[in-house]
Amino acid sequence: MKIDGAAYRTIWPAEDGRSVSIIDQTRLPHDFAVVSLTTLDEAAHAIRAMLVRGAPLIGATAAYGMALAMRADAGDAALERAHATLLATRPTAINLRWALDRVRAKLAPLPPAARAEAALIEADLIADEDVAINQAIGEHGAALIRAAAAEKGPDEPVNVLTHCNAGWLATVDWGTALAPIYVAFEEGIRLHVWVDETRPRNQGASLTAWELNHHGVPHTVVADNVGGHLMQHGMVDLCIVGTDRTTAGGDVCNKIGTYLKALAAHDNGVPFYVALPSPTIDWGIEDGVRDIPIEQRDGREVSEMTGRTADGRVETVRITPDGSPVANYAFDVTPARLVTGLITERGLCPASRAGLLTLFPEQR
Ligand SMILES: CSC[C@@H](O)[C@@H](O)C(=O)COP(=O)(O)O
Repeated sequence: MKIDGAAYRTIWPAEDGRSVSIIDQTRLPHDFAVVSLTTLDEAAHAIRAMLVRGAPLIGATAAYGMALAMRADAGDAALERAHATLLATRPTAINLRWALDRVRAKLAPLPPAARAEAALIEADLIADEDVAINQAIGEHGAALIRAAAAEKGPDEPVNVLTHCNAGWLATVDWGTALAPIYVAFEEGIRLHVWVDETRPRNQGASLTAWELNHHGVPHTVVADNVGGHLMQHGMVDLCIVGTDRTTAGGDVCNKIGTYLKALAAHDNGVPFYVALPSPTIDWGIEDGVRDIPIEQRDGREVSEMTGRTADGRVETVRITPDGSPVANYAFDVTPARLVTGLITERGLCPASRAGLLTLFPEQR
């Protein structure tokens, strides 16, 4: 992704491996700030406080966090402590555990003196693989947009609705749900994206809109509850969202509100697709509603809002009455029966165990 002409990934290590740079996503869209992480605790904080977020980027950051930890202490106890500290940062995205387990498995058999370098190599591999996976998701998913465009008049755009941010900022590069949009846009297909604001943290309004703006993709930000109305009036051709954890049975956990969009899509005959890299599949569970842990975050994310004032200051204001309790469920689960199809790096498949196994037969 290019920002003002310069190519960026969302995370990159310094050449000497002593630090890792990230874009502080809590400051977007008002401020583009690069932050340097040098310790395990800084990496854990970046994930917990959502300076970085999005399932694939959480995984990549955790892998680099292991590498930073090994520079300070590469003993067996430190290896376990780094794994546990990073794993405790956010509970829902399975990419976090996947990346941590992968790095730990690589390091455990090595002598401590070799671990820091090996961890950095593994983190770089995870980051590079994420970019390749997302590019492939983009190619496979673009076929859906191409097919929708073929049904349209020459000047009619394909209208895609997306929720939260499953774009470049949620991954190392490209995005998952937004990758097909970028590929189709580069091909010259006319399209327009409905961007759900995605309360309470507004990843749609703040991050997806910022990304699409920088890329020149036509889009409109709508309040979270508008999608059903748009679908009733034929204004959405397809929905594409991301996911933090998809079960072996095809249930999909994603940002809170995704389930309601899937219900509205089902009721209105609008195709509802989920884009996912294979590290987001939790092969160990089948029933997402029962078994996926749903993160509950600080209530102030609901009772307060942050934005830029007319004179350019970024301020936080309270929007609920003093004393009103709030609840902040960060994710929900969309049952497989509401999902038209999954878009993976190996192609499209039905949201079911049988469907996933056609693409990933090694999981049988
Ligand atoms: C490719 S990212 C997929 C998901 O991680 C994304 O849709 C999402 O819900 C992100 O949630 P967040 O709480 O911002 O980390």
